[in-house]
Amino acid sequence: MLKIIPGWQVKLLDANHIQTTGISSLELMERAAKGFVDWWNGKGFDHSAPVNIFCGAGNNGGDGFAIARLLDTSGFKVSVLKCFDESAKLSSDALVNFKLLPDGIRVMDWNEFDKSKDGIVVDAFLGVGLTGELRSTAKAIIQKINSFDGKVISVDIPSGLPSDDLLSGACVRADFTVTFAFPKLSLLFPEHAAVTGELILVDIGIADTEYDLFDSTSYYLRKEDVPFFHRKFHRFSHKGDFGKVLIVAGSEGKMGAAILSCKAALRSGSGLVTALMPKSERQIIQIAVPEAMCQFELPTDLSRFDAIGIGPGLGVMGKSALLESIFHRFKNPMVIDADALTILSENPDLVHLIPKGSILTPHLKEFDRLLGDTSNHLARLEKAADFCRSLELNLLIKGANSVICLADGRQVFNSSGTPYMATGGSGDVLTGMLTSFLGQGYSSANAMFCGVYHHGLAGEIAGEHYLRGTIASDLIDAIPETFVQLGIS
Ligand SMILES: NC(=O)C1=CN([C@@H]2O[C@H](COP(=O)(O)OP(=O)(O)OC[C@H]3O[C@@H](n4cnc5c(N)ncnc54)[C@H](OP(=O)(O)O)[C@@H]3O)[C@@H](O)[C@H]2O)[C@H](O)CC1
Ligand SMILES: [K+]
Repeated sequence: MLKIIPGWQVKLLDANHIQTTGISSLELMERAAKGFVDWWNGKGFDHSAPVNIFCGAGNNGGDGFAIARLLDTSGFKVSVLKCFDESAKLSSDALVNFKLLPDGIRVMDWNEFDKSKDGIVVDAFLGVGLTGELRSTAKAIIQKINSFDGKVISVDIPSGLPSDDLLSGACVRADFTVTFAFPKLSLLFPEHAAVTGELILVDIGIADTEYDLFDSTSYYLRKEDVPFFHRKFHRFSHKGDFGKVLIVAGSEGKMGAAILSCKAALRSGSGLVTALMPKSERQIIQIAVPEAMCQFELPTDLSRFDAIGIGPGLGVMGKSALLESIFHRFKNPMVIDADALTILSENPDLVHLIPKGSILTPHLKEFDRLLGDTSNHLARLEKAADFCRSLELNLLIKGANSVICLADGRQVFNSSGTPYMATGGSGDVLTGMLTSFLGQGYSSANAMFCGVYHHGLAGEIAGEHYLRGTIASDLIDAIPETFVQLGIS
């Protein structure tokens, strides 16, 4: 997993990389620019669209000059808009790249930009070197960029956004942010989604181990990380090895939630799935998921189950005693979601009975109901860290870039997923997947890494076909393909 370090430490990360590998800082800037242009070329932007690149005087601007040169070579009609005056001192690498601009590129002052023209704007004005409050000219430049109706692509970070803090002033509103080496923490906050746009991470050749020098509890979970968290099964493995799970879900009118969880658990590899549900509803589930067994009373001995998932469609009224009995009878980590979370917020004493290592999966509203109102994501993450450490529990804060908050203090931001997943039942699918991995003998942390990443990837696969018509059942159908794409047998 990739460590997320504060923006001000990027300089130290670079210096260390330069010292250990012997490459120059200019080469590192060139790699960043090449990575940006590779992504650009993959997008297939129209060559006739003029490209206007706003460049600051620091290394973010330096990236912009190098990008301008490379896009010019690729045949784009590029203009550079200088966001500094004649007296400004450019960073040494920015100066080199400024001087390397080919003659064909028109260089203008930022206020000469004609916002009514078509094309694409590239924002290479301010990067992680922003300090303190924006100066007035910077605000005017940002306003100018934001007055443009076309596509805006930010280099490393939207100009004006602090790398590790909440936005308080003006900021470029990007459609895409192409960030280098690691995602800056603030790019992952839900309140910044509107300024970050789609997030793209470009590898500039800094190895994960080079982050070991830095203390941080924040991480980013990428596709290449996930296979390492999977268990390996051998050819003599039998259904018992793949876990027996109990899904406690569903009530009259809400059996769909139970069906989605059970199916998702089966599709994620569970050997045996039992649903605990009201007897009156049995026909629905037995027809919809013939592979699942049904139970209508809570068994006294729960030790025959490897994992339990509770909550989807369960209902709240009169269910707190059921939750309490399960907490008393089951001593292994379990997954707690949806109505079970509501029951916990209404009966806070029950929280102390939850088996250690369990996984709670609130979305933002459920989080606030359970842990108290939070005004922003930073405050939420801090609250989550205290909760997880003190109770030895794990929390998944669901949303874009869901955060896996572990009892050991790590907070891991997921990279898979698509906005098309914001559809009823998506969380029920996730509960089934997490319960399945727990039941297959994964540690709580590994079950979360795999469950959350596969769930997002299933959303991406389904979303490619169905776009905004994606429904939760499509995610389940896509689960097998996630194993194929990750090379998990
Ligand atoms: N490893 C990597 O990720 C690499 C990233 N690269 C790029 O480098 C930038 C960081 O570059 P840096 O030179 O450190 O800083 P910036 O360019 O982001 O910002 C410096 C300029 O910003 C001006 N500034 C600072 N604060 C303010 C403010 N409050 N209001 C207005 N202007 C401000 C500052 O002006 P000064 O007058 O204060 O000097 C500078 O002009 C990173 O984001 C990446 O894009 C490398 O290219 C490769 C490695
Ligand atoms: K920028």
